[in-house]
Amino acid sequence: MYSQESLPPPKAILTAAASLTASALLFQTIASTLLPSDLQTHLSSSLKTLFKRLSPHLTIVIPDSDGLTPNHLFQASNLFLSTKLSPSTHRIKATKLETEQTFTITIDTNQLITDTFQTIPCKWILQTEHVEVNQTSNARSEHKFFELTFHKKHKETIITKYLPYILNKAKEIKEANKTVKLHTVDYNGTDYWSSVVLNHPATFETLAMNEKMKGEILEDVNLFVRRKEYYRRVGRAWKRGYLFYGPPGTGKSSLVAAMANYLKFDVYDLDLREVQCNSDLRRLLIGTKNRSIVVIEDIDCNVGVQSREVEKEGIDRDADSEDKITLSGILNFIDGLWSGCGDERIIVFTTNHRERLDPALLRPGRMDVHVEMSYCTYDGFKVLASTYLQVKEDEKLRTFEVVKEALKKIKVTPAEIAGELMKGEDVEIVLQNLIQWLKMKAE
Ligand SMILES: Nc1ncnc2c1ncn2[C@@H]1O[C@H](COP(=O)(O)OP(=O)(O)OP(=O)(O)O)[C@@H](O)[C@H]1O
Ligand SMILES: [Mg+2]
Repeated sequence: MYSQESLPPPKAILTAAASLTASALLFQTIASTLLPSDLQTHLSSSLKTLFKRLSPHLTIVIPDSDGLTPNHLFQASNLFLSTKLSPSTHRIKATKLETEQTFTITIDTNQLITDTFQTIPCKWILQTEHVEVNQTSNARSEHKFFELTFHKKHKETIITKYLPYILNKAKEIKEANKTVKLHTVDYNGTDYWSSVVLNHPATFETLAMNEKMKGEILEDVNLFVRRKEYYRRVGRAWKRGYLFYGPPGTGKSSLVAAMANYLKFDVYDLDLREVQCNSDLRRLLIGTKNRSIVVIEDIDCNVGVQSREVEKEGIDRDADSEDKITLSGILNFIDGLWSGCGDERIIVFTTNHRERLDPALLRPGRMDVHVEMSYCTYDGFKVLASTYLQVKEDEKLRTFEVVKEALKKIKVTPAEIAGELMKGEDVEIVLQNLIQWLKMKAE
């Protein structure tokens, strides 16, 4: 170590450096003229090895695949590094799939990215390597890999903490960018399903329903998604069943959409009228992905779904009824088969007539949560008025009072109120018309 005083004067350093550079150049010139090229290559590679041995750094290579299967860590790193771009980044790459709504920005090859993990400086660089795969056709394929370089002494931390941290971050980023899809039964599609982007605008904020119940549902889904370990420990499938019941137009389907938008879970709309037999049902349910909501709407009116009592009595049992879709078939599937092959699954049944359902379905444990969607209450009206007219209670206190009184006396659905609120743009006129309409309903 030099102390400040003992440092040689700057001019001396410059002179020394200049003469060193000159000697190196001279050595290089002599070497390239006097030594045969083989020996030169050998020397230079030996020098590289020597430097590598002396270097305090360690580099982890993260290839894009292990030959056949894509390397999950590579994809995660790619996603993770896209959040680490800085003003010093010069090249980035933009891609977009036709089915996605947003661009994906990632780093380009040879672009150095720096990151700091728990004060450890880390350098990332994406490299490409051309490999000849077929010598006769001269076809070339390209391998990509990341090089992650850091000080050797942090090897443990990087491997046991940093890499898992990257995997986690990437998962979060993926979730945040995910477009929620709606899958419908399509026997020609892959997995029997075809999908479109779910464009349902419903959210928990815009949902007109009992506020306390809304809070409980939110709490329930949050607890459910947090409890992976818990479900594993108690040996239960990580799934949750909801039954939404209530008259038409009270928001059952909207609640499903709100849940999907909130959790970023895809929705599989399982229309039982499209399902001929239990083996179709099985195949359809196996075709659904993790982190999804399977919805069976109007469970009471779906053809073929009949109470167990009818089955037991043997009514309607013809030769091929063995393979007909039955409520028990669905229940068995949910209980058994699904348990083995799914994580984070939500199943929702909706019905207008809870009383018509098979008691076996209502038994505790089958459907974990029962939610009654009811006619529009005053609280519900306030939500709708805020969504559709952007008007709050204190701005139109008197008019709101009249609506409040009217809603105590008559049963109207949120869908009907929403319909009335959409009929014009002038808030005052719309509200007056609504009051007229409510009066007319009361008569
Ligand atoms: N609770 C609600 N909050 C906000 N909007 C609602 C609510 N209920 C109904 N709506 C509005 O009415 C439309 C129809 O409601 P939705 O399809 O959710 O009713 P549903 O209960 O599923 O009816 P059905 O029993 O006929 O399937 C929704 O698109 C939404 O605009
Ligand atoms: Mg519905």
